[in-house]
Amino acid sequence: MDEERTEAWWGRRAWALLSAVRERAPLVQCITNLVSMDIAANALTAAGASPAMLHCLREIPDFTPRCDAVYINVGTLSEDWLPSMRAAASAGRPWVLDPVAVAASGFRMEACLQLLALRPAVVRGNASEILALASSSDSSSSSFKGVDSSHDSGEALQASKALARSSGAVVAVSGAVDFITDGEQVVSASNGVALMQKITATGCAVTALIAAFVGADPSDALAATACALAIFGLAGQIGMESAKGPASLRMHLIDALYGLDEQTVTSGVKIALVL
Ligand SMILES: Nc1ncnc2c1ncn2[C@@H]1O[C@H](COP(=O)(O)OP(=O)(O)OP(=O)(O)O)[C@@H](O)[C@H]1O
Ligand SMILES: Cc1ncsc1CCO
Ligand SMILES: [Mg+2]
Repeated sequence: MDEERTEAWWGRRAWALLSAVRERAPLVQCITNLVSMDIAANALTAAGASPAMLHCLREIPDFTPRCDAVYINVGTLSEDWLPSMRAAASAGRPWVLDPVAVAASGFRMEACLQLLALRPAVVRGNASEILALASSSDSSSSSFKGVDSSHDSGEALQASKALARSSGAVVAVSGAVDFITDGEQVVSASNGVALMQKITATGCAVTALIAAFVGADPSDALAATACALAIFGLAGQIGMESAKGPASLRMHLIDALYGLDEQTVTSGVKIALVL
């Protein structure tokens, strides 16, 4: 019978996964948007992973098979980059998709649906993105507002379960409470502070961190995803103690991620099973 997954169990699991990232320094290839490259690479490095922002199609056959995980983010999608994204997703490594602003255009929706067919281990988006992807809606969606969410994460809970079932991926929807599901189980991660939404590409950075956690332990993508989201949120909470606004929160969050210790993680991570 399964061990009971209490909040204390999740705290220990999160510390074990962060420790694995620090020890193994998983190599994470990131084909991510131009806005997020810096914060994603810095978040990965602070957590102990090894980021590589390579997106040239000709390098993928040599490089991608040697990676522990791949992170693909369509935030600044272009026709030039899409073949690289498809090739990297097909290289046989566990990979994670961030469908930024998926409803922005038919081209972007089609690209995300093609990528989804290449079996990501995890899809992480905000509520509006997960709702749009689950219903494969297009740019005529009335509530669409670009890269930011106009929905609460709870509104996308059923959509995330449906998307997980149809795609076979673990689906995470971020927000005040993050929900993570494999289509059957749902867990919530309640760390984080609202000001994280005022730093551009924090969502992109946490998806990169999810890829690092999956790369460190590919055996349980649901646990890796929940723990990465909770740890990133916890770093935000600690960073908030010294921050004066979004710019200094960005700096203090990265410092906090770098400095997390066992006691802080095991007592600070707020993950629970949603019944
Ligand atoms: N109201 C909130 N309270 C606490 N944490 C939050 C809140 N909103 C977002 N977060 C946290 O901020 C991080 C980014 O989530 P968000 O949903 O803003 O991503 P996003 O919209 O994809 O961001 P971006 O597109 O700018 O990268 C996550 O770790 C999430 O848990
Ligand atoms: C602002 C922005 N535009 C495209 S990607 C991105 C980063 C946040 O998703
Ligand atoms: Mg996003």
